[in-house]
Amino acid sequence: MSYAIKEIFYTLQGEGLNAGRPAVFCRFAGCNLWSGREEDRAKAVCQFCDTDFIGTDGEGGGRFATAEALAASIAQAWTGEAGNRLVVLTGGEPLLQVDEDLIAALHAQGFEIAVETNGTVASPPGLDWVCVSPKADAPLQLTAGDELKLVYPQPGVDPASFVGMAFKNFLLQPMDGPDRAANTASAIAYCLAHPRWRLSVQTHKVLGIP
Ligand SMILES: C[S@@+](CC[C@H](N)C(=O)[O-])C[C@H]1O[C@@H](n2cnc3c(N)ncnc32)[C@H](O)[C@@H]1O
Ligand SMILES: Nc1nc2[nH]cc(C(=O)O)c2c(=O)[nH]1
Ligand code: SF4
Ligand SMILES: [Mg+2]
Repeated sequence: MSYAIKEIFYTLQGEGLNAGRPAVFCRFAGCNLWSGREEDRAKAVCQFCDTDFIGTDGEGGGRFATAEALAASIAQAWTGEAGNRLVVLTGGEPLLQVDEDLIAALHAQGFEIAVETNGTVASPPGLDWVCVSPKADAPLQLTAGDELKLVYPQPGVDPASFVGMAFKNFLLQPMDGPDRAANTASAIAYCLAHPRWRLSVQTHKVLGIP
Protein backbone atom coordinates (compact mmCIF):
# COMPACT_ATOMS: atom_id res chain seq x y z
CA MET A 1 0.00 0.00 0.00
CA SER A 2 1.27 3.49 -0.78
CA TYR A 3 -0.06 6.64 0.83
CA ALA A 4 -1.00 10.04 -0.65
CA ILE A 5 -0.42 12.75 1.95
CA LYS A 6 -1.45 16.38 1.64
CA GLU A 7 0.62 17.70 4.57
CA ILE A 8 2.33 16.80 7.83
CA PHE A 9 2.69 19.38 10.61
CA TYR A 10 3.25 19.61 14.37
CA THR A 11 0.76 21.68 16.36
CA LEU A 12 -1.76 21.44 19.19
CA GLN A 13 -4.86 19.32 18.68
CA GLY A 14 -7.45 22.07 18.37
CA GLU A 15 -10.67 20.10 18.70
CA GLY A 16 -12.43 17.54 20.83
CA LEU A 17 -11.50 15.97 24.16
CA ASN A 18 -7.77 16.17 23.39
CA ALA A 19 -7.77 19.89 22.59
CA GLY A 20 -4.51 21.46 23.69
CA ARG A 21 -2.42 18.32 23.35
CA PRO A 22 0.67 18.50 21.10
CA ALA A 23 0.37 16.24 18.07
CA VAL A 24 1.72 15.67 14.61
CA PHE A 25 -1.11 15.99 12.09
CA CYS A 26 -0.96 13.79 9.02
CA ARG A 27 -3.52 14.91 6.48
CA PHE A 28 -4.40 12.25 3.90
CA ALA A 29 -5.33 13.40 0.41
CA GLY A 30 -8.83 12.67 -0.89
CA CYS A 31 -12.28 12.09 0.57
CA ASN A 32 -15.25 9.89 -0.32
CA LEU A 33 -17.82 12.64 0.48
CA TRP A 34 -16.44 15.53 -1.61
CA SER A 35 -13.94 15.89 -4.46
CA GLY A 36 -12.43 18.91 -2.70
CA ARG A 37 -13.12 21.13 -5.71
CA GLU A 38 -15.20 24.25 -5.06
CA GLU A 39 -17.23 23.69 -8.23
CA ASP A 40 -18.41 20.33 -6.84
CA ARG A 41 -19.25 21.54 -3.31
CA ALA A 42 -22.97 22.22 -3.90
CA LYS A 43 -23.59 18.65 -5.07
CA ALA A 44 -21.30 16.93 -2.56
CA VAL A 45 -22.57 14.68 0.24
CA CYS A 46 -20.54 16.83 2.68
CA GLN A 47 -20.85 20.52 1.78
CA PHE A 48 -19.41 22.43 4.75
CA CYS A 49 -15.81 21.20 4.73
CA ASP A 50 -13.24 23.74 5.97
CA THR A 51 -10.19 21.91 4.61
CA ASP A 52 -8.02 21.72 1.48
CA PHE A 53 -7.16 18.05 1.09
CA ILE A 54 -6.46 17.88 -2.66
CA GLY A 55 -3.08 16.68 -3.82
CA THR A 56 0.24 16.11 -2.10
CA ASP A 57 1.70 19.61 -2.36
CA GLY A 58 1.48 20.79 1.28
CA GLU A 59 4.21 21.08 3.91
CA GLY A 60 5.72 17.62 4.35
CA GLY A 61 3.26 16.13 1.84
CA GLY A 62 4.00 13.61 -0.87
CA ARG A 63 3.51 10.04 -1.96
CA PHE A 64 4.99 7.51 0.44
CA ALA A 65 5.73 4.05 -0.94
CA THR A 66 5.78 2.27 2.42
CA ALA A 67 4.30 2.53 5.89
CA GLU A 68 7.80 2.78 7.33
CA ALA A 69 8.66 5.76 5.13
CA LEU A 70 5.50 7.61 6.14
CA ALA A 71 5.99 6.81 9.83
CA ALA A 72 9.58 8.07 9.61
CA SER A 73 8.42 11.40 8.14
CA ILE A 74 5.80 11.74 10.86
CA ALA A 75 8.46 11.02 13.51
CA GLN A 76 10.73 13.63 11.93
CA ALA A 77 7.97 16.22 12.28
CA TRP A 78 7.84 15.64 16.07
CA THR A 79 10.14 18.36 17.36
CA GLY A 80 9.17 18.09 21.03
CA GLU A 81 11.16 16.11 23.59
CA ALA A 82 10.85 12.35 23.82
CA GLY A 83 7.68 10.77 25.16
CA ASN A 84 3.95 11.48 24.95
CA ARG A 85 4.00 11.31 21.17
CA LEU A 86 0.62 11.64 19.49
CA VAL A 87 -0.21 11.54 15.79
CA VAL A 88 -3.63 12.61 14.47
CA LEU A 89 -4.51 10.96 11.16
CA THR A 90 -6.95 13.21 9.34
CA GLY A 91 -7.74 14.41 5.87
CA GLY A 92 -9.66 14.20 3.68
CA GLU A 93 -10.80 10.80 4.85
CA PRO A 94 -7.90 8.94 6.44
CA LEU A 95 -9.63 5.56 6.67
CA LEU A 96 -9.57 5.27 2.88
CA GLN A 97 -5.81 4.72 3.26
CA VAL A 98 -4.88 3.83 6.86
CA ASP A 99 -4.03 0.14 7.20
CA GLU A 100 -2.52 -2.23 9.75
CA ASP A 101 1.00 -1.78 8.33
CA LEU A 102 0.85 1.96 9.01
CA ILE A 103 -0.56 1.44 12.50
CA ALA A 104 2.28 -0.98 13.31
CA ALA A 105 4.91 1.40 11.89
CA LEU A 106 3.58 4.37 13.90
CA HIS A 107 3.46 2.32 17.11
CA ALA A 108 7.05 1.24 16.43
CA GLN A 109 7.94 4.97 16.29
CA GLY A 110 6.39 5.41 19.75
CA PHE A 111 3.18 7.20 18.73
CA GLU A 112 -0.29 6.99 20.14
CA ILE A 113 -2.54 7.06 17.11
CA ALA A 114 -5.69 9.17 16.90
CA VAL A 115 -7.93 9.35 13.85
CA GLU A 116 -10.48 11.92 12.68
CA THR A 117 -13.01 10.16 10.46
CA ASN A 118 -16.42 10.72 8.90
CA GLY A 119 -17.31 7.20 10.10
CA THR A 120 -18.38 5.86 6.70
CA VAL A 121 -15.46 3.45 6.29
CA ALA A 122 -14.57 0.51 8.54
CA SER A 123 -11.46 1.05 10.67
CA PRO A 124 -8.51 -1.31 10.96
CA PRO A 125 -7.74 -2.61 14.48
CA GLY A 126 -5.14 -0.93 16.69
CA LEU A 127 -6.14 2.75 16.67
CA ASP A 128 -5.75 4.36 20.11
CA TRP A 129 -8.33 7.16 19.75
CA VAL A 130 -11.21 7.21 17.28
CA CYS A 131 -13.14 10.44 16.67
CA VAL A 132 -16.18 9.99 14.43
CA SER A 133 -17.80 13.09 12.92
CA PRO A 134 -21.04 12.02 11.21
CA LYS A 135 -22.33 13.74 8.11
CA ALA A 136 -26.02 13.99 7.18
CA ASP A 137 -26.84 11.57 4.33
CA ALA A 138 -23.70 9.48 4.91
CA PRO A 139 -24.59 6.24 6.72
CA LEU A 140 -22.25 5.32 9.58
CA GLN A 141 -20.13 2.17 9.53
CA LEU A 142 -18.48 3.16 12.81
CA THR A 143 -21.00 3.32 15.66
CA ALA A 144 -18.51 3.07 18.52
CA GLY A 145 -15.39 4.98 19.49
CA ASP A 146 -13.77 7.42 21.86
CA GLU A 147 -15.64 10.51 20.76
CA LEU A 148 -18.53 11.38 18.49
CA LYS A 149 -17.97 14.97 17.36
CA LEU A 150 -21.02 16.25 15.53
CA VAL A 151 -20.71 19.44 13.50
CA TYR A 152 -23.81 21.42 14.49
CA PRO A 153 -26.31 22.30 13.23
CA GLN A 154 -26.73 20.08 10.18
CA PRO A 155 -30.16 20.16 8.52
CA GLY A 156 -32.02 16.93 9.19
CA VAL A 157 -29.61 15.70 11.87
CA ASP A 158 -30.86 15.31 15.45
CA PRO A 159 -28.04 14.82 17.98
CA ALA A 160 -30.39 12.58 19.99
CA SER A 161 -30.19 9.97 17.21
CA PHE A 162 -26.56 9.20 18.24
CA VAL A 163 -26.72 8.92 22.01
CA GLY A 164 -27.63 5.22 21.91
CA MET A 165 -24.34 4.47 20.16
CA ALA A 166 -21.27 3.18 22.01
CA PHE A 167 -19.18 6.35 22.08
CA LYS A 168 -17.40 7.37 25.27
CA ASN A 169 -17.94 11.10 24.69
CA PHE A 170 -20.44 13.19 22.75
CA LEU A 171 -19.44 16.65 21.48
CA LEU A 172 -21.06 19.34 19.38
CA GLN A 173 -18.74 21.43 17.22
CA PRO A 174 -20.27 24.64 15.84
CA MET A 175 -20.28 24.67 12.03
CA ASP A 176 -17.73 27.20 10.82
CA GLY A 177 -18.65 29.44 7.92
CA PRO A 178 -20.75 32.56 7.53
CA ASP A 179 -23.05 31.56 10.42
CA ARG A 180 -20.38 30.56 12.92
CA ALA A 181 -21.55 32.96 15.65
CA ALA A 182 -25.18 31.82 15.45
CA ASN A 183 -24.13 28.17 15.19
CA THR A 184 -21.96 28.57 18.30
CA ALA A 185 -24.89 30.05 20.24
CA SER A 186 -27.12 27.15 19.13
CA ALA A 187 -24.53 24.56 20.12
CA ILE A 188 -24.05 26.14 23.55
CA ALA A 189 -27.81 26.19 24.10
CA TYR A 190 -28.09 22.53 23.05
CA CYS A 191 -25.33 21.44 25.47
CA LEU A 192 -26.88 23.38 28.35
CA ALA A 193 -30.24 21.70 27.72
CA HIS A 194 -28.73 18.23 27.04
CA PRO A 195 -25.72 17.80 29.34
CA ARG A 196 -24.79 14.46 27.79
CA TRP A 197 -23.15 16.72 25.22
CA ARG A 198 -20.19 19.05 25.60
CA LEU A 199 -18.94 21.84 23.36
CA SER A 200 -15.95 21.39 21.03
CA VAL A 201 -14.50 24.75 20.05
CA GLN A 202 -12.04 24.79 17.12
CA THR A 203 -9.42 26.38 19.34
CA HIS A 204 -6.67 26.44 16.69
CA LYS A 205 -8.74 28.91 14.66
CA VAL A 206 -9.07 31.19 17.69
CA LEU A 207 -5.38 30.84 18.50
CA GLY A 208 -4.21 31.40 14.92
CA ILE A 209 -2.15 28.20 14.78
CA PRO A 210 -2.37 25.45 12.13
C1 LIG B 1 -11.69 18.10 7.68
S1 LIG B 1 -12.35 16.77 8.61
C2 LIG B 1 -11.27 15.40 8.14
C3 LIG B 1 -11.63 14.09 8.80
C4 LIG B 1 -12.89 13.40 8.29
N1 LIG B 1 -13.06 13.49 6.88
C5 LIG B 1 -14.11 13.94 9.00
O1 LIG B 1 -14.92 14.60 8.37
O2 LIG B 1 -14.21 13.69 10.20
C6 LIG B 1 -11.79 17.14 10.29
C7 LIG B 1 -12.85 17.64 11.23
O3 LIG B 1 -13.27 18.93 10.83
C8 LIG B 1 -14.67 19.00 10.95
N2 LIG B 1 -15.15 20.08 10.10
C9 LIG B 1 -15.07 20.15 8.76
N3 LIG B 1 -15.61 21.29 8.30
C10 LIG B 1 -16.05 21.97 9.38
C11 LIG B 1 -16.71 23.22 9.57
N4 LIG B 1 -17.04 23.99 8.53
N5 LIG B 1 -17.00 23.60 10.84
C12 LIG B 1 -16.68 22.81 11.89
N6 LIG B 1 -16.06 21.63 11.78
C13 LIG B 1 -15.75 21.20 10.55
C14 LIG B 1 -15.10 17.60 10.53
O4 LIG B 1 -16.44 17.30 10.89
C15 LIG B 1 -14.10 16.76 11.28
O5 LIG B 1 -14.50 16.58 12.61
N1 LIG C 1 -4.86 22.33 15.29
C1 LIG C 1 -5.68 21.57 14.55
N2 LIG C 1 -6.49 20.71 15.18
C2 LIG C 1 -7.29 19.94 14.41
N3 LIG C 1 -8.15 18.97 14.83
C3 LIG C 1 -8.69 18.38 13.75
C4 LIG C 1 -8.20 18.98 12.60
C5 LIG C 1 -8.50 18.47 11.26
O1 LIG C 1 -8.42 19.22 10.28
O2 LIG C 1 -8.81 17.28 11.17
C6 LIG C 1 -7.31 19.98 13.01
C7 LIG C 1 -6.47 20.93 12.37
O3 LIG C 1 -6.45 21.12 11.14
N4 LIG C 1 -5.67 21.69 13.19
S1 SF4 D 1 -16.00 14.17 5.22
FE1 SF4 D 1 -14.40 15.35 6.27
S2 SF4 D 1 -12.79 15.77 4.74
FE2 SF4 D 1 -14.58 14.94 3.64
S3 SF4 D 1 -15.56 16.78 2.90
FE3 SF4 D 1 -16.53 16.29 4.87
S4 SF4 D 1 -15.37 17.36 6.50
FE4 SF4 D 1 -14.18 17.43 4.58
MG1 LIG E 1 -9.05 21.25 10.31
